[in-house]
Amino acid sequence: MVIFSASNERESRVKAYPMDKDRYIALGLMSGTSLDGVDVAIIETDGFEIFGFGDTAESNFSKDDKTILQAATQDALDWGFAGPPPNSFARAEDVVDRVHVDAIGALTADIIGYHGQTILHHPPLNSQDGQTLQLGRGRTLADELGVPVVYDFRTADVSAGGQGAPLAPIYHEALCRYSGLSGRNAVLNIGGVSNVSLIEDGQLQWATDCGPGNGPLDSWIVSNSAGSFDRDGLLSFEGVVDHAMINQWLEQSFFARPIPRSADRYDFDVLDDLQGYSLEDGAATLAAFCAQSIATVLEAGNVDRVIVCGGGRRNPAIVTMLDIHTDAEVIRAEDVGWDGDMLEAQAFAYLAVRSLKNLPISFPSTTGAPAPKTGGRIIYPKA
Ligand SMILES: Nc1ncnc2c1ncn2[C@@H]1O[C@H](COP(=O)(O)OP(=O)(O)OP(=O)(O)O)[C@@H](O)[C@H]1O
Ligand SMILES: CC(=O)N[C@H]1[C@@H]2OC[C@@H](O2)[C@@H](O)[C@@H]1O[C@H](C)C(=O)O
Repeated sequence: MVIFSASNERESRVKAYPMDKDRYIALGLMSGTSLDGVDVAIIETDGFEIFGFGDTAESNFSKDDKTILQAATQDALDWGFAGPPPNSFARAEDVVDRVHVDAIGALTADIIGYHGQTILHHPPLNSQDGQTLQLGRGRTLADELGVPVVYDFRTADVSAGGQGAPLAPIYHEALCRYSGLSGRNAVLNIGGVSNVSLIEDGQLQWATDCGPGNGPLDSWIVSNSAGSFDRDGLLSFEGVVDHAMINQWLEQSFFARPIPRSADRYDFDVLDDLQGYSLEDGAATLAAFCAQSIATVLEAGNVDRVIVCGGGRRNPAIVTMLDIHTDAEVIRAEDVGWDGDMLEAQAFAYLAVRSLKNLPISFPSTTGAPAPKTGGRIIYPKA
């Protein structure tokens, strides 16, 4: 959303900041598609290896902030990248910037990776160019915090014909190496959308978005005025899964697209099909839709172990269903010593350093980009 000349900024300020350090203290920011809030994580890295983990923080969107972001998201879906952007984006971007600054508080670092809030994501499809939009002004954060900021991580990949997501896989590879994990490991994130990276003996093989994460289930719970998500999977456990309905949903064109593919949070618009279902049966069917769509991708990977990260790992109904549908061992991030809530924020800290060093952040095997590509724009604080 932010339009400025990154190259001029870079040239004028590049000398004032440490560009050639062996190791960087990098702070990553993630505000995911579930619109629940902002995660902050600090890591030490050279853009290849992880040397350690620092402080973390989080900040939830207030009810009013969430209303503004949801309105902008709805406007984005109606807009579809056609014509001038809706007016609501500017106000939503103010919210995104402010909540990120608040979440960081007194934390500081050499470099910040600011993912921003994905408001609309159209990967390239049927020879149509892709477009993706993350709200968040790198300039605001850089000036307010006095630290160089890398932002707009996805545009370069999409412009090159890639899916624009997932970008975390190269970080997943570094993390598996850091933890000395051998064998065929699937690092699975279950957020609003689910995505997986296959890492064999510390080497990234391929990655993709799998399909729906918690997104449709969250929407179902909200539309039934039963809260904002199915806490601890209690409703999903109570219901009966409609397998015929899931098979029908799995016929959607998204699942026929080749891997790697990426999705928008609102691509799985299936709630109309659940009219007349009880709250519990709808929840069970949506939890199983998430688990089965993941299991289908995992089948292609001949995986030894699935390491589940993201908020969905807290839904035991989804994790149990996944366990049933896959032959691999299913464990949670914490079982290998990782912070399952902070992985994505850590990833954008890592990617910021890679971007600073002009290293690739996306690959043919992760986003379908024609060649390994760097990405992200760097902006320096005004003196
Ligand atoms: N205790 C819990 N029980 C069940 N589900 C939970 C629990 N805690 C979190 N969740 C689920 O996790 C979701 C948030 O997950 P997360 O923060 O990983 O998503 P995100 O980062 O916003 O999404 P994405 O990864 O797609 O960008 C919530 O919306 C909810 O569905
Ligand atoms: C367009 C976009 O923001 N996609 C997110 C979303 O949330 C999960 C999944 O869909 C993933 O592809 C991506 O985020 C993670 C951090 C990624 O790029 O790896």
